[in-house]
Amino acid sequence: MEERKTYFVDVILPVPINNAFTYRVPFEMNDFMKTGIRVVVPFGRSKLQTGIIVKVHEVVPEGYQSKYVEAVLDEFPIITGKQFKLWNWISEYYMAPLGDVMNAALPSNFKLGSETKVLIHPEYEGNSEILTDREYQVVEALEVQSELDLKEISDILGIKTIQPVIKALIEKRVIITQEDLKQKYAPKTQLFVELAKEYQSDEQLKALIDVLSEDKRKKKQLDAILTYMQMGGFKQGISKPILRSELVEKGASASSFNTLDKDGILKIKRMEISRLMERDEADSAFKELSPDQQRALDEIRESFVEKDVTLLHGVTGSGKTEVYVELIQEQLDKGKQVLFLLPEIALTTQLIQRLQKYFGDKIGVYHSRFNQNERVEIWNSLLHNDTTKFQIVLGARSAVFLPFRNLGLIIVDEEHESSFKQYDPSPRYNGRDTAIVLRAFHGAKVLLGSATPAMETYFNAEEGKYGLVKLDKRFGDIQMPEIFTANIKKEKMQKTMQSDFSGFLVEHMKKALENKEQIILFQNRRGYNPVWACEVCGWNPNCKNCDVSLTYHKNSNILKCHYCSYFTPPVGACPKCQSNRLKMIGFGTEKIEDELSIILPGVRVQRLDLDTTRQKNSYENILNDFDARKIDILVGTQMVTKGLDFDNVSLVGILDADMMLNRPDFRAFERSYQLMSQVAGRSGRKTKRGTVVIQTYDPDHWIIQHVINHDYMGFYKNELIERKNYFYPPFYKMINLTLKHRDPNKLEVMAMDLADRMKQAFGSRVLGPEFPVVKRIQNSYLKVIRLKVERDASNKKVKLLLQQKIDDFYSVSYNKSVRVIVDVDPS
Ligand SMILES: Nc1ncnc2c1ncn2[C@@H]1O[C@H](COP(=O)(O)OP(=O)(O)OP(=O)(O)O)[C@@H](O)[C@H]1O
Ligand SMILES: [Zn+2]
Repeated sequence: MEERKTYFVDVILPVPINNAFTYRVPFEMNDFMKTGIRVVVPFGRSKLQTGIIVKVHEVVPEGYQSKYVEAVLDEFPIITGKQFKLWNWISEYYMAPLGDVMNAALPSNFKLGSETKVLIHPEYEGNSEILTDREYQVVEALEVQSELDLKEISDILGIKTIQPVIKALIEKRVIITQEDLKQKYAPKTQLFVELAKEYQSDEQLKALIDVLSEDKRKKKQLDAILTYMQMGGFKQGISKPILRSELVEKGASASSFNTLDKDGILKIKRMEISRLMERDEADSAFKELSPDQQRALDEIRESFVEKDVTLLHGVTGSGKTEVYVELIQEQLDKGKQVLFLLPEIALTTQLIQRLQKYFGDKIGVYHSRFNQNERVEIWNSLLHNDTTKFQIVLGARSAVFLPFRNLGLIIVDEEHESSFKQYDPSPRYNGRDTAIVLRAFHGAKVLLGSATPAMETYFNAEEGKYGLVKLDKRFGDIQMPEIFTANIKKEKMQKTMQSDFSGFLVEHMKKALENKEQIILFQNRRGYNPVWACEVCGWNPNCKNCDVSLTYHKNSNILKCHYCSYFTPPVGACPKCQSNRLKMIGFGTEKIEDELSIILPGVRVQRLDLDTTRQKNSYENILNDFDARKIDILVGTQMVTKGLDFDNVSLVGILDADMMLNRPDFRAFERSYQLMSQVAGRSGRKTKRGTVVIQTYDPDHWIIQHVINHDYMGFYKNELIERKNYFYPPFYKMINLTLKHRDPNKLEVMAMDLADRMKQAFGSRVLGPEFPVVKRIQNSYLKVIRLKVERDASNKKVKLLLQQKIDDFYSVSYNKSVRVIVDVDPS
């Protein structure tokens, strides 16, 4: 008999440790070991973990007895070499453990661990013939106990390697992980009503109505049909599904639809809820590009001959999306894959629906909040290069982790958005910048799009590193909105303020409402009044866990911390001086909503902020209602600034520009310029020129002046000088180290120690330690050390050196209790 070899595998596990772990391969698994496949291994005390093999070898580990691989989950690799290269790059560049990267990269269904709990899938119909004996045993147990973790299942089956059973059950949609169930099983569909085929002509419909009108008992049904028609269900020979709930709202009886369905007159059908999509179903054909868009498209193609990355700097409403659409189609024709990155999936439904309209099933939407099965489906389809499906992936930053085979183009829309950067948990990577690295592995091209590009991006374009293409005009030659300032200081003196509204803004709101136009108001604060303060002694209520003031929420009548979950009822008197003169400073979205009902009685106001969009679909529903003109004024936080495209918005109000400008952050001016220009850009997009009112104490502020003049270049040039003078990006690269400890005194000592070590290596490029703006969060004190290095310094060297200093620091036992969070390229 042939001698059997002893193999070992190096496995990475989803734990925050940089090294791979070595396991011994049982002989019977020798033939199955490959890099890129998943194995189940023991980790820690009696725990099983799923890991990925990164190396198969025969080197016996020294100094310890390695444990055995317990089970093999895959026949073929689930990650590609290119993906692994990207993981390594992220791990090095962002100084994150490889296990963290793996954790971020894999859909959670790929990472069954000891904590995973499973349940019966809500759609499982009980067809047990598809089950093996072992699978059946699990299902039986779940019928009794409803929820099991992997250890329990292992006990029931009497075997250790249960993952393959679980995996098969998940794939057969018999069971579901608890995490999946929690997030994803809100119904995505609703009941719609549509005219049956036989009645879809004017004559037949008329005949039907005649028949129904003659029979008194059919009155309800007649009404239902008439309501359906009133709501545009049948127009010019074309029928269209209408939400049943809306028909009922309009007075049609719900039961009559069932009768009509039975009689074959109307059809009730369950469909995805997306009224926006249906809105222009009729024009799902590609739009013809304007000459300006065509020129931009040609220039982008030309630019791609020489440059791998090109910036499309197109003003708000210039029609960048249509240009993207052409570029995507071009790649599809070549059989290539396209990755379309968006800052936040949840906030970009409008854009997603537009693209889905064009590309239908070829688009997969990949997002951590989506159904895990769908994510795995997209993953596998890409992995196997199945071009009939998901040739285009729309996703937030985590979509860079997908197993692309044949990537031709990456589009990063709204590339300036800070939400492309992940902060928690590690890896703290930037999706845009990672996409540019991913590009290189595939020889693909990257198009960055924005009306207000990030400083770094524009700088790269100016330097010739990126190509640059501009769209200076709005589509349809609509002028950019006219922007005015409302001088709060003056109005306060003249007593023309109505609470938080300037007389100037109120006038404009009245005019817009008279014209039946809609309004968007932007205030970057939720809640009612951000701060309460005692007028006598200045006391204000703080969070007991964090170093911040509590925000008053009127609806729920509580004071709430926006950093942790702490809340408390409001106080009647100042606990410090017992005065009852507590006044409120500042204002949030909730208060604005309240005040509007007093200033403009009868006006229909809706808030769009974290508090009103917690529920599934509430964001979409609010936008749908606004689109259907059921809302006159939409009041929101920065959620209202992101890419919204409504025809009837003629006025945008920015309620407190100063708050944005005064933030203690080197990006405060950049962010202010971007936010104000973006929200201003929602006004007057389609038919006539829009208006914007910015309320401020400081109308002459240079940022506001550049916003008014739509002068991105002016802003950019000026800001660039500041950045250069103060050693900030794009001239310097930054790395922030945040130290966290419960004991402020120990923290002080430790932070000094780390800073000193860093100074030995980097000299005056090290700043701090200092307290951040919020110096205590959830009972931990924070200190920040900043490192600024010249942008041409070697990334690798800097990080190696820094890592070495951190390791040295941790080798001192006194320091072991502190957490050091490294944030490369903080946003
Ligand atoms: N070629 C075209 N034909 C018809 N309509 C167009 C065309 N190009 C753009 N539009 C319309 O103009 C509006 C603005 O386009 P789009 O939303 O793509 O602008 P944008 O550049 O992405 O703006 P923003 O940066 O503000 O999001 C949209 O309603 C779009 O449907
Ligand atoms: Zn708190």
